[in-house]
Amino acid sequence: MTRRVDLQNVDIHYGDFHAVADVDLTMPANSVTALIGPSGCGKSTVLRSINRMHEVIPGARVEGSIRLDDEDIYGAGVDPVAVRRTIGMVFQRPNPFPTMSIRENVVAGLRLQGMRDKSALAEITEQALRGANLWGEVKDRLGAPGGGLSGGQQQRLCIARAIAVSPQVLLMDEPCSSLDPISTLAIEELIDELKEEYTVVIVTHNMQQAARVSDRTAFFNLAGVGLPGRLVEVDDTETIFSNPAQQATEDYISGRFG
Ligand SMILES: Nc1ncnc2c1ncn2[C@@H]1O[C@H](COP(=O)(O)OP(=O)(O)OP(=O)(O)O)[C@@H](O)[C@H]1O
Repeated sequence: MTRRVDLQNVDIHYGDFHAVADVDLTMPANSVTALIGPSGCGKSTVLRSINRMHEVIPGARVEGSIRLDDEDIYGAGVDPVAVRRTIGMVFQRPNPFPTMSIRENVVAGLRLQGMRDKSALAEITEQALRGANLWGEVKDRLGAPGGGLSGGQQQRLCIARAIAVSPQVLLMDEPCSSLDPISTLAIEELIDELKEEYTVVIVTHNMQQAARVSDRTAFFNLAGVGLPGRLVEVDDTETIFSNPAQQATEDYISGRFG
């Protein structure tokens, strides 16, 4: 099941610093939404707020409402660990557990949840690796360490690990920034397939990548140093790249700043 993600009046602070102001943004189910904008405008901050990852940063706090369909993920009694299971995340640098086997990397989350059934774990391992387009490359060496894979394979392993726990939303923070062009292409093709099953939100600095992989694009900007980042506009990716409503968006996508 995929879910729509809705941010309303979202403000995010790190201690006294107001990092992001007043974001209203809907990310439809079964689609890819790209978050773009210059460095420091708050893209990663917004992304992390969607699965409460910012809560591991002391002093970080979110105001406003973030909903998965109609469920308030910040509601009283909602367990942040359960939120992160439903809303998975893939980071900038591939971060498999390096000495753990490929197989154990994929099922690490399920093991934490207490799953012990060997045949179920084997089945999920295969499904997740197939889902991440990695199965063919690793099926004969599932017992080898995850750290022995190439960077692009490691990132797909991390995607397999993220989808093994059956999330509904996948957050990706510049997932290709440390990868070569061929691995990048493999991940981009994968993102296109992933949206059939998940709602995908991706932060990227690469305009061509945003144009290639996303259905919707949200442009964030900073009005000045020390001021909070704000959402300037969000629309279909084609519109943002061909006919944006705001001059700042046009300047950014055409490379005039940022
Ligand atoms: N852990 C933190 N503690 C304090 N301030 C932070 C923290 N993380 C981010 N910030 C600040 O919040 C603002 C937004 O940062 P964020 O990383 O979300 O921007 P970004 O748009 O993702 O940038 P980049 O494109 O460079 O990754 C910046 O001013 C940054 O310095």
